Amino acid sequence: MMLVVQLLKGAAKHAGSRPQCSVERLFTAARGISSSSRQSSASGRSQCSACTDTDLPKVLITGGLGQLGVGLAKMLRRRIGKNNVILSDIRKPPNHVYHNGPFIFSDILDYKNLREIVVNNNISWLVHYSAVLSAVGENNVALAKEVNITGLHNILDIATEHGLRVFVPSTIGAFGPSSPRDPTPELCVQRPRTIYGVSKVHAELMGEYYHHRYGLDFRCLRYPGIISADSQPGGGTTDYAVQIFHAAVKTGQFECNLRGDTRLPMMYIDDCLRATLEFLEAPAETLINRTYNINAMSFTPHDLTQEIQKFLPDLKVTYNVDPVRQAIADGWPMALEDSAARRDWGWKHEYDLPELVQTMVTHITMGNQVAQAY
Ligand SMILES: NC(=O)c1ccc[n+]([C@@H]2O[C@H](COP(=O)([O-])OP(=O)(O)OC[C@H]3O[C@@H](n4cnc5c(N)ncnc54)[C@H](O)[C@@H]3O)[C@@H](O)[C@H]2O)c1
Ligand SMILES: C[C@@H](O)[C@H](N)C(=O)O
Repeated sequence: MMLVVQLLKGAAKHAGSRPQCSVERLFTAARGISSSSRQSSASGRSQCSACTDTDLPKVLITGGLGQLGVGLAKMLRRRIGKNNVILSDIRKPPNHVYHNGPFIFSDILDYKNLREIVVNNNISWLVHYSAVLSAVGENNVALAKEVNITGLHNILDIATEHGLRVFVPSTIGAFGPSSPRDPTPELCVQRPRTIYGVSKVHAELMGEYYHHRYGLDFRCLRYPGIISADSQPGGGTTDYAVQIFHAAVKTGQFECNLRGDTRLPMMYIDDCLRATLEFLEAPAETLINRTYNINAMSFTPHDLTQEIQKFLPDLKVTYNVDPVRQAIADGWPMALEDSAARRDWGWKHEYDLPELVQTMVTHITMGNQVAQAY
């Protein structure tokens, strides 16, 4: 109980230390949709006095049941209305997702079905989250090729055919051992050694090619490893940095599959989703590039363990290195150089390691206490 009180006090202090919460910042920083016609309300809901529902984008999120999609849908729905954001995936959604807004089946490998969804729902923005991540991809190269490359071709063709704005995330995994690692610049050698990385470099290049050749409004951010409390990672190399929090709160023991000194770029999910929305709303003329690095913090498993132990001193971490994941991580950036995003569309992260750990431990501890009460 003492821990919870301490955490809540800290979380409140952190919230107070920030000038505005991320949602509030979104409204004041509103780009793309005229700020003069928008007003923010205390509830954080967007209100558009001058525009009707037809002025707002209609968004389709593919691969929406992964680590990031549900959170993005929630944020977008607050901004543009529940029915203007359609989540899709090939899996059955949990009840709370099914009942919280439009959800449909969509397999990105089925071009005809994708076209039907875009046409029938008058889609104007497409957020393409479907992917096979780095570790799973190395175990199933054929699947990763199909989903990450053939699937992407379908998305770019549909978006071009229907004049959509399309967001495709790239990743630190789009770099490899011959890229400069600390920090990794926006433009440098990209020779990744995973099918995931190769497919993401392909996505960056194809999207930029379609932009220059056909005028496609292609937008791409290279995300670091993303850390979230209420959604699970989908089989990547950075997964340990989410799993350690759950283990720390539940059992106090964690077996880490990367070496303790493996430094990687990471970001709290709220920063990642806010970056995505701000970038999607940025007026096209401010975007000098179509692919940007975004950075927040970098840490090793040792650093993360020490920071968590400030709240949960009994946490014990052992190491059982997975050679596949370790080889991947050893070729990835330690930090991304992101000054272009900061300059062109105002990117600014809010969470560094101390705030991340406090927020994650608070969410997971509170979540467990609520679960135990029922
Ligand atoms: N989570 C991270 O740390 C991170 C970091 C960098 C980039 N990214 C990128 O962000 C995007 C979202 O990541 P995530 O962590 O939510 O991924 P995830 O692995 O958790 O989810 C991917 C989703 O894609 C779906 N999918 C698979 N095959 C599909 C198909 N044929 N048709 C439609 N959907 C299909 C899966 O069912 C799954 O729900 C991905 O493109 C990923 O590469 C994520
Ligand atoms: C970094 C990112 O792309 C993903 N979390 C992975 O590890 O594969």
